[in-house]
Formats: sequence, C-alpha cells, structure tokens
Amino acid sequence: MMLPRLLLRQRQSTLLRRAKVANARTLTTVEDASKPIRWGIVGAGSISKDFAKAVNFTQGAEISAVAARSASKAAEFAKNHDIPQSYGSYDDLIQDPNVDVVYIGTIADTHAPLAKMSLLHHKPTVVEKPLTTSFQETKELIDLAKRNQVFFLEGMWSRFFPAMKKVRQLIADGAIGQPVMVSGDFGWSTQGCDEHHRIWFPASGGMIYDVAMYMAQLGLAAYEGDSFYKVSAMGITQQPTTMQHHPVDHTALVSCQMEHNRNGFLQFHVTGQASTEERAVFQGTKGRIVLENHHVPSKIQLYNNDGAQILEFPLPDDSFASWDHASSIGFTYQIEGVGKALREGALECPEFTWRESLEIARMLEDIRGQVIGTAEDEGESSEPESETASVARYGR
Ligand SMILES: NC(=O)C1=CN([C@@H]2O[C@H](COP(=O)(O)OP(=O)(O)OC[C@H]3O[C@@H](n4cnc5c(N)ncnc54)[C@H](OP(=O)(O)O)[C@@H]3O)[C@@H](O)[C@H]2O)C=CC1
Ligand SMILES: O=C1OC[C@@H](O)[C@H](O)[C@H]1O
Repeated sequence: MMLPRLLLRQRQSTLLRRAKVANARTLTTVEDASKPIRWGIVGAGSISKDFAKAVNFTQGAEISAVAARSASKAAEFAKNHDIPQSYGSYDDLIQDPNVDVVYIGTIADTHAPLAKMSLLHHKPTVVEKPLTTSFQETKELIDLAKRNQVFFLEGMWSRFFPAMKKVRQLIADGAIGQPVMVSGDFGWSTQGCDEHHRIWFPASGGMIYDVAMYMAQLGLAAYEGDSFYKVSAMGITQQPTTMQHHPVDHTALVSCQMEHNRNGFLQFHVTGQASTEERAVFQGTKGRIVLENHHVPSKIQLYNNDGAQILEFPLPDDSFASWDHASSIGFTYQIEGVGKALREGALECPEFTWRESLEIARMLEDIRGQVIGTAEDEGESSEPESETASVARYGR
C-alpha cells in the first residue's frame, strides 16, 4: 500500500531520530554536545540533500536554515528535512544570526563569491569541493579567512573518515617505509547525464573539478607537508552530442613528482568514460596500503614485513535513509570534525588544511590547463571530442 507523503516523511523523521540516538553510542561525541552547532545550507541540490540527512543524523548538529535561488524550492527542501527556516536568497541565510556555520553546496563556479560573502559576514564556512575554480580565488578566500579570523574549510570529507585517518597514521608511523608511489583512479560514467547536468557546465564542469581533488589529496596524505613539483597531464575533452560548444575535460591522466621527496610520485586518472574501480595504492619502500572506494573508505589492506592485514572501519548504519550518493552517511565524520573545530575556536581542521586546499587548487588549475587549454588554443573546441597531451614543469 502507498503511504501518503506526510506519513512517509514522519516515518523517516522517526527513523532518523532513532538512528541518531543509536549513533551516539558508536561515534565520538564533541565537547559541549548540549548546544548543537546550527548549520545553514546554501543550495538545495543533490549533495545538499545528502548533507542535510547526514547533519540530521549527527549528534551535536542541527540545521537551522536552508536557502535556494527559489523560495518555493527552499521551502520544499526545508519541509523534507525538518528545517525551521527557508530563504529564497543565499544572502539572507548568510545573515541569519541563528546560523553558526554555512555549508555551500552549489555548483563550483559559484563557490568563490558565496564563500566570500559568508566570510565577509564572519560566518564559519564549509564549501563543497572544489573550493573554487582557480588558484587565485582559493588564495584570496584563505587570506580573507585568515584576516577575518573565521573558520574556513573545503569539504574534503574523505579526510574525516576513520579509515583515512588510519592510513595517514600508518604512513606516519613508517608501516610501509618511505612512500614512493601513490596511484589510483576515480571514474564514473557520464552517459546518463543529460545536457543540463552540471558536469557539462563550461565554467564548473568536467571530471577534474569533479573528482581530481580526491586523487591529489591522497598524494598530500602520503607525502605529509610536501608540495607537488612536476606535474604532467594528458587527456580528452567531451560534450554531450546535443551540445555543440564548450567541451569539458572528460579524462585526465596525471603524473606528478613531489617537491621535497623527489623519490615520491603520484599517478592517477579520472574519467567520465567509465565507472572505474576507485582503488588507491600507497606503495612504500617496505610495504603497501591498498584502499578501495578511496573517497569513502571503510577498509584498509596493509601488506608489509609483518604479513597481510585487513583493517575494517564500517560506516554507521544508514539503512534509515536513501541517498543520492552511496556512503553519504560518511558526511557525519566531517560534520563532527567541524563541530569540534568550532568548539575549540580553531580556524581550520587538522584533517584538511588551508595549505592543502591551495596546493590542490594549483594542481587542478594546472592539469585542467594542460588538458583543455591546449585544445582551445588549437581551435579544437568545436569538435565533440579532442585529444591533447602536454608536459609542463610545475612553476611556482
Ligand atoms: N562531497 C561529495 O561527495 C559530492 C560533492 N559534490 C559537489 O557539490 C557541488 C554541487 O553538486 P550537486 O549537488 O551534484 O549539483 P546539483 O546540480 O544537484 O546542485 C547544484 C546546486 O547549485 C545551485 N546553483 C547556483 N547557481 C546555479 C546555476 N547558475 N546553475 C545551476 N545550479 C546553480 C543550485 O541551487 P538552488 O537549489 O539554489 O537552485 C543547485 O541546487 C559541486 O561542487 C560538486 O562537486 C557533488 C556530489 C558529491
Ligand atoms: O564528490 C563526488 O564524489 C562522488 C561522485 O560521484 C560525484 O560526482 C562527485 O562530485
């Protein structure tokens, strides 16, 4: 029998509340949990939906407002996620005194102006990846956060997963010796994305802005404190057959040498041509770590002189909800991490620092330039698909 919508929503709310109580037993609680951190959500699209469900699941966090470009869309989102206030303007949400921290879940080229507005209002701000669409914008925002002494974070949520924290600890403890190569892939097939999907947007689309940062952060996790030195990329651009202009990058194959540890390399590919394994390998001089589903990791395979070990870090039970993206329950780790940082008065999260955002912004700009810049220079942009390959020294 079909349940009426209201009843369904009430049932989901009850399940969510029960899950939240159960969750209290399995997740670390933050200090002063008596006063929840109040989130304001900017944008009512796909990832904001998953993020809202995760906030509603997380101890010590709640959503006080949501904003969308249209008031009716915001109101509908608010109803679906038990949010007391909705706005038809992003600006109004940013100015709401009942919002402790702003989450920006809009398309990538809107991140910089929205984050700037939020930081200018001294609002702690979390921005979905990619933080911006240029190194310069990222630098300006980080300088602003520093100047205004406001908490600021690029939502590199993978870093907050317990399995990822364990990988970093194992590498720091020397469990695989000196890291020498980090390699991996991240691909999902864009075949089902119609021409209105954000992945085709000329200024914010493409696979580099969508997933390359996940690969780059693996490199920085392995080579702690290091920078990217030489970066070379080759790839192809693509556009949906119904669109005749502005192809976006679709596959990028990237090789990189690290600056301080010149024996350390990173190699990855991202693609919209196929759904790939999403596997990362951290090869060290004395062993290796293999991470499956590396952007939402829950299992580590460690091979070294002590033999082979499998370490499991199961995500919280999320059977109470359906998600647009599998494993979005993992946002709860980032939401907790932000709550902890805010209660401690920190300006950044140790899990993913401003320095790392800058480093990654520089790399994304560079590889995007190598993959599509050359295609545009060569006047290939009217072709449905074009190939470029170039190698460049990583200037700084
Ligand atoms: N962490 C993760 O796992 C994931 C992160 N993301 C990131 O989240 C961001 C949003 O992605 P996603 O939710 O999939 O995208 P959607 O297309 O589903 O939603 C994007 C939102 O952007 C807002 N927006 C603002 N200006 C425009 C504009 N000119 N055209 C279209 N939309 C606009 C819209 O907000 P409004 O509702 O106000 O109209 C819309 O809801 C991206 O940066 C993406 O990389 C995406 C998927 C997974
Ligand atoms: O962040 C992301 O992770 C999962 C992908 O499917 C999605 O496109 C991307 O934005």
